[in-house]
Amino acid sequence: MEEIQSQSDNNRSSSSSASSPASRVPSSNFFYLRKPGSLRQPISFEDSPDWGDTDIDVRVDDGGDSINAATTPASPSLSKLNSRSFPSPPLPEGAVMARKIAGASVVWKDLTVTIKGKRKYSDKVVKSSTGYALPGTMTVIMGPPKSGKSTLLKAIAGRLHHSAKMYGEVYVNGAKLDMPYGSYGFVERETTLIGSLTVREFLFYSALLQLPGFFCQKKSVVEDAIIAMSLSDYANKLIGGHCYMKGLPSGERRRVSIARELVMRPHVLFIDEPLYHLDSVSALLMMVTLKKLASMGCTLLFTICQSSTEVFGLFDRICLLSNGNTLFFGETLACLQHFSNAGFPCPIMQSPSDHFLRAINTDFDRIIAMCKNWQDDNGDFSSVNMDTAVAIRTLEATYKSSADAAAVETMILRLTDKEGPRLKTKERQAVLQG
Ligand SMILES: Nc1ncnc2c1ncn2[C@@H]1O[C@H](COP(=O)(O)OP(=O)(O)OP(=O)(O)O)[C@@H](O)[C@H]1O
Repeated sequence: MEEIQSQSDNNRSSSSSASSPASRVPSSNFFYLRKPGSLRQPISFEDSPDWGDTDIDVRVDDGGDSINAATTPASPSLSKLNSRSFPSPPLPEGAVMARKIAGASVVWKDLTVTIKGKRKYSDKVVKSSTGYALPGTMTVIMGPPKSGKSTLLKAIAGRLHHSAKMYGEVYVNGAKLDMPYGSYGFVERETTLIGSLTVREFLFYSALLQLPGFFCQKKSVVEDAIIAMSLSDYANKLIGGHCYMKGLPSGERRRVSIARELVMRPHVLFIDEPLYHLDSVSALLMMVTLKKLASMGCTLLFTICQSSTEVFGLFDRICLLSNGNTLFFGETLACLQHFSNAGFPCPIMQSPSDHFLRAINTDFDRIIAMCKNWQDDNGDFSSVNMDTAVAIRTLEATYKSSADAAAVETMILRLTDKEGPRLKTKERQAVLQG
């Protein structure tokens, strides 16, 4: 543990500048005025800074599309062992080899979920949802409370409660298989951390419990996770948080729970409400950190109830749910256009996320009814002059017949057309190593 400590000190001095507020904000213009499609370029995984020791084969199709990526074992010894057992096929001409974190493409098609109540299965909690998440991007499932966001996320990750029934298909790298152990991470909305350990100790013990492999590898995955989650300044601080000890601030606690999943070096990371209970500054820092993680190649899929304009500008794609129905799936900027096309343009000076939720959250009808008498004198709450139920129906119908929906279908056909490299379980590596 002393070794870990000294390494952490070195690390702290070398990375403290990296986590200073000025350097936390990317220099590029990332707000939502970004050009549509600007993040659609194929992902090359070539310029990832922090995951240099993650061994990845990234294979580029003849068409130049590098959506599917596969892992190779994480140590030279394993590499040799595996190359003996499973000789890798020769790479096609023009293929790119890089040693970076590899995301995986995730597709969900016609996903419907019902949940069993006391006697029978309930109405559908998620209704025929279709969408996808690509490596190197952040895809957000957004909607009002109880719209089915968490249920959809769990269904895609294969983590539904046994009382739930799922219909439809989920593909990972084009294959209809469950994601193997260690290939993905799932961060619950509320996680339990061990308050009597420091952040570094907690992550180290998590790595010991979860990962096969040698000690030195585990140290490096812990340090990588600390850097990836911008936790260098907190690495040697106690997590705390019980009645006798003041704990880390909630933003840092949330980042520790994400870092715990990162020690597995997942290809896909699912997070239920990463901004849960965070103030606006912590929320922005969290999202910038996640954006950096995505830019290394990881596929990020998470739920969010609401976001500020700056945070909204960081998302790549949005799946908008209302009462289990998908009202839109596509790029964030296209979502604004979709609302405009359906007759609900976003007013100037209003956050897009507020506008979307205002239009589709039926609870607003009650507020407007409550305030009917004095609303005229106190301004208008409503940017959507229509009954919310009608707005939802209009948005749904507009989406179903839109070019966006057709583009999603086409993309899904492409992503499921042929199988990409299979993700490997971390357990199997342990067996091979032993
Ligand atoms: N295990 C369960 N048992 C019974 N009902 C459930 C279960 N899980 C979800 N539901 C119901 O499914 C609906 C959608 O819940 P879900 O948690 O997916 O929504 P959400 O959009 O994530 O909401 P919130 O943001 O408020 O958590 C809710 O009406 C909820 O009561």
